[in-house]
Amino acid sequence: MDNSTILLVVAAALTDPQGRILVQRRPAGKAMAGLWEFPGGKVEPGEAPEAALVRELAEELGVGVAAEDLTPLTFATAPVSERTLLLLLYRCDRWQGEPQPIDADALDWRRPADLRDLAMPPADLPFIDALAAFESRAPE
Ligand SMILES: Nc1nc2c([nH]c(=O)n2[C@@H]2O[C@H](COP(=O)(O)OP(=O)(O)OP(=O)(O)O)[C@@H](O)[C@H]2O)c(=O)[nH]1
Repeated sequence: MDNSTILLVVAAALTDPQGRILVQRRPAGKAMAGLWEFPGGKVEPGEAPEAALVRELAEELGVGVAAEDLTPLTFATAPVSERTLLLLLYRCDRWQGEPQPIDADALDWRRPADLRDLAMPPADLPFIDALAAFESRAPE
């Protein structure tokens, strides 16, 4: 299969014991600066998606995550220039270390419903509903 038209990006919904999810704000100088997103990034050639996300979470937040603690949650697609962005969202509720805004200019922890108040990339909007649905399924 020719995957050259697909830009594969992985992202994580780090979820704390209160059910709040970590989002980060893209800094000035990056595409979509000022928008809030889930930490993550592009999968490099030859890299498994979960390995890419483990790498990105270490680079962007300074946290250690085990690939087996990444649970696939949902995905989204969006057009980007001539290509299609394929964004895979994983849930993660176990990590080592305190997340730091290494790559972002701010971090915030929000309940899924409160993510609706943030400016996020258009591809992320369906993720808010998926996270809210997941939360309502979860036991208290
Ligand atoms: N990490 C992340 N990227 C997202 C999200 N939503 C979304 O549309 N994207 C897009 O997916 C792409 C990911 O690129 P990135 O710039 O974060 O990836 P990276 O860390 O590998 O980038 P770089 O090394 O080129 O700076 C960007 O076009 C970004 O706008 C999201 O929630 N999280």
